Amino acid sequence: MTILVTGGAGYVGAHAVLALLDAGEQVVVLDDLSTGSRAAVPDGVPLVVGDVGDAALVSRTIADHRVDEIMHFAARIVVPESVADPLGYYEANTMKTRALLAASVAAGVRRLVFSSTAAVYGEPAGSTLTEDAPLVPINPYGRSKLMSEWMIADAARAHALGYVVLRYFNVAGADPKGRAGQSTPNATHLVKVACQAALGARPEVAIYGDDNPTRDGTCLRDYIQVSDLAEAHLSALRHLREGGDGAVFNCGYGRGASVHEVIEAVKRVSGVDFPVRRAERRAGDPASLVADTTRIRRVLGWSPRFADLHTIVAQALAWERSVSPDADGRTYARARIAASVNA
Ligand SMILES: NC(=O)c1ccc[n+]([C@@H]2O[C@H](COP(=O)([O-])OP(=O)(O)OC[C@H]3O[C@@H](n4cnc5c(N)ncnc54)[C@H](O)[C@@H]3O)[C@@H](O)[C@H]2O)c1
Ligand SMILES: O=c1ccn([C@@H]2O[C@H](COP(=O)(O)OP(=O)(O)O[C@H]3O[C@H](CO)[C@H](O)[C@H](O)[C@H]3O)[C@@H](O)[C@H]2O)c(=O)[nH]1
Repeated sequence: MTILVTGGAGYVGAHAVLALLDAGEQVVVLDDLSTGSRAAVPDGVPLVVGDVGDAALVSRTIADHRVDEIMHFAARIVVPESVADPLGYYEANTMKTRALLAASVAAGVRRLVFSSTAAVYGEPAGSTLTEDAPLVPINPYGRSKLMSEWMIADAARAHALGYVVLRYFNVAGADPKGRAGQSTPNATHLVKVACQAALGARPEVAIYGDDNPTRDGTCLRDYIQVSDLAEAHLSALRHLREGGDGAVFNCGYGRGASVHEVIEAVKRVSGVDFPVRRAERRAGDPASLVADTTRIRRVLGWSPRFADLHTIVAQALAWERSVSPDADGRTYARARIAASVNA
């Protein structure tokens, strides 16, 4: 049995690949390297460089590697970019997921785990969100993912395809062994941006809006550590292998941190008081997104190991130090992923 990991050269996908290897699974990665990097794929793992929307390539990859399970991470993921380029997002996320599904169903793939997002909930009214909360995304990114969820559920009903949809809240942190982290070029994610500011790789952090209806006016997000999230994927696969029903699960910790609180955590952990400035609200940003995690804990038996903001920030900082140039412009040598995979 081989698991095809689309987007396995990206941030979350690379951590899932490590978790799968750690669990003794066989993996093949399909990635177009648009935001991912070849270096994120451990030595020994086959990397097919190409587009997940290329049905012929997907069919060939499934046949060549005897794939019968897929984890589908490949996507475009930046909310404001989706507001500026909605058709690009529907193509990248919705149409290409359809192409992947068609090739998978035709080849008899048995199980699919799909990366969805809290952005499908839109601008929620309540405090925490169960999976049954209304699905009213407020940006094209969320809509492109929600349509994919619907296609997957419909295709699963019509064909012998088991599926789990994981709705991630905000992913952050890095592999605790230092084997992987967030390397996306021009990353826009708050934890990474703040860590880069702490290390002098950015001059400042802009806070996008401090007049939201939250405890300090800045947006609340439920930050989930990336290896905990990778473990949720393994739990989802086990659930399907044991005959579990198709299902949707929130992935978060059930508590929100504000933008101010994240910045304070990065300052405290790094010991650097970097400049922070107030900026306009960002298009498509909901004020608060916090998960109710009852279902994933109950049905998948998932329990997190790194549910502490300071731990997450410390991991993100350690990773950032390992990939950022130092004050003299030199780049710290990063331990070879392959070496640590086998450590
Ligand atoms: N990072 C988060 O906070 C977050 C939150 C919710 C959901 N997600 C979802 O998680 C998944 C992974 O996100 P990430 O943070 O690792 O992003 P990422 O940009 O680091 O990874 C995406 C990977 O997919 C590849 N890719 C993109 N389009 C492709 C295509 N057409 N064909 C083949 N490969 C392609 C990229 O090269 C990259 O390696 C996405 O589906 C995203 O929507 C992420
Ligand atoms: O420099 C920055 C970066 C972010 N923020 C704020 O910090 C919060 C988190 O922003 P991120 O860019 O880190 O993440 P988003 O919440 O916009 O989106 C992320 O989480 C979503 C789910 O919650 C989606 O899935 C999406 O793919 C993923 O990028 C937002 O309120 C944003 O306005 C800032 O104030 N300054």
